[in-house]
Order: sequence, then structure tokens, then C-alpha cells
Amino acid sequence: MAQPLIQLEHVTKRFGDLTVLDDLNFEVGAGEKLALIGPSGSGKTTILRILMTLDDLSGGHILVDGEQLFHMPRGETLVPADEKHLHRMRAKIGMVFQHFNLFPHKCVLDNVTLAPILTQGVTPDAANKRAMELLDMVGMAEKATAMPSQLSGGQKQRVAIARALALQPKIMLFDEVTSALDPELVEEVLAVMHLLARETDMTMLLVTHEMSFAHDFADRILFFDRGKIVESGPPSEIFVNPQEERTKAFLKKVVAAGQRV
Ligand SMILES: Nc1ncnc2c1ncn2[C@@H]1O[C@H](COP(=O)(O)OP(=O)(O)OP(=O)(O)O)[C@@H](O)[C@H]1O
Repeated sequence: MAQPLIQLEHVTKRFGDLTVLDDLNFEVGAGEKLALIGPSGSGKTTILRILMTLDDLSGGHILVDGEQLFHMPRGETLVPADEKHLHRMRAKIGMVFQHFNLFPHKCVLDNVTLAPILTQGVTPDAANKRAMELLDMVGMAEKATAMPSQLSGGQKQRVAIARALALQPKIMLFDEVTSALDPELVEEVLAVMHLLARETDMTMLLVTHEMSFAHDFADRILFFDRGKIVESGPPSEIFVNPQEERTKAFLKKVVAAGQRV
């Protein structure tokens, strides 16, 4: 593996009595494209939320770019050291959510420029220039002055991707970015993600229920069940020749539901 950019060591996450992540250990190499797959409720989204510091940690360590993400105990959990540290670590990571989360009262361009101007001190001119390049890349430059309510789900998601990229993160997290979309809009978002995977050296973590996309996109697949990694490997191994019974059963179900893997 290339130099690890993300390292999870003995990561545990509990919500009350429920253990959602159970002593997880894995690394993500710089530039690696990793897909997390597994049954509903297995803890995939929780991993992304913790990396984004939207949830805290119950135990273990996470290193991003060689630095601890969480290190102050608070009650039974670990939280980031302070606001300054949190801000610096968050700048390394961008996240795109299932439900877009665009600012509804801002136009497309302002959605993309707001965070760089407010959090990184980028001048409005420079932020606009970069935003227009990104909107062009995701095929949304012509909609720069449109409001989110005037966009389709696929268009909103492409703006959300541009918005996350505007902060120039090293790592991008994608949580089920196509599952809220009508089927005919899925392809346009997947095309943008393929473009990013192909043409950037960003480290990308993807949670998806679309196996064919995970297959085409990822360098490596992690198959999760009940908060543990059951199996990991390149798509050509996991999808073609899975070793573990739980992986086989999961893929069988997926195929029975009509998906290509
Ligand atoms: N804030 C929370 N409070 C309590 N339980 C939670 C919370 N967030 C997640 N959970 C529980 O943690 C478990 C893992 O959830 P998570 O969303 O990470 O699973 P997932 O693998 O991403 O599922 P899906 O594929 O359906 O999105 C689930 O049982 C969920 O109900």
C-alpha cells in the first residue's frame, strides 16, 4: 500500500449499549479509492461520520495524515483536542451526503464559495474563480446562478461534490451519494465520481449499496458486517471469488435483488 493517509487502530463506537464498530483496524493509502460495502446497519456510515468528526469515538485511535483525530477523553468518549485542532483536521476531509445538504437560500455559486471565504480566508474573486472551475468540471457551470430548489437531485448532488472539493481536501468521503436519486439521475453523479477517481490523486472513501459502482470505482473493497471487517481485497477478488461465507451470502442476496456485481 502507498503511505497510509488514514489509520484506524482498535476503533470502537458505541451508542448506549449498542456496539456499532467493534475493534476496527484498517489503513487507507494516500490516493487510494476504497469502497465500504455491507448490510444495512453494519456501521459503514458511522465510520465516515467519525472521520468527519460528526460523531465522537468510544475507543481506539484514528490518525489522519499522521495526526490523532481524537485525543481528549470526555466522559466515556474521545473528542478532538480543541476547536483549532478540529478546524485544521476537518480541512483535510470533505464529505458528500446522501441528501445533498445544500444551503437552500444560496445560489449554486454561493453554495460553493461560502466555506472557502468564511473558513479559509479565500478572497471572493479567488473563490469564485475556483468555484466556476469546479462547477465546470461537474457540468454545472451554466447553473451557477440557479437556486437549489430549481435543480434536479442529480444536479444538486453534483453541486454538493463541487462544494466539498472547493475546500481542497486531501480526503473525500461519499456516503450513499446516489441512493436518494431517481434511477435516471444516478449515472450523471457516478460519471463525476469516476472522473474524480481517474483524474485526481485524492484519497476517496465510498459507502455504497451499488455493487457495480464499487466494483468499477474502488482499488479495494472492505466488506463489513456487524461493525467488523469480514473481508477485504481488490474488487476482482471480493466480487469474483469471496472467501468468507458472510460475504458470499451478502453478494448472493444482492444479485437476487437484481443487481449486477
Ligand atoms: N446517533 C445514533 N444513535 C443511536 N444509534 C445509532 C446512531 N447512528 C447510528 N446508529 C446505529 O448504528 C448502527 C450502524 O449504523 P450505520 O448508519 O453506520 O450503518 P450502515 O452500515 O451505514 O447502514 P446503511 O447501509 O443502512 O446506511 C445502526 O444500528 C444504527 O441504528
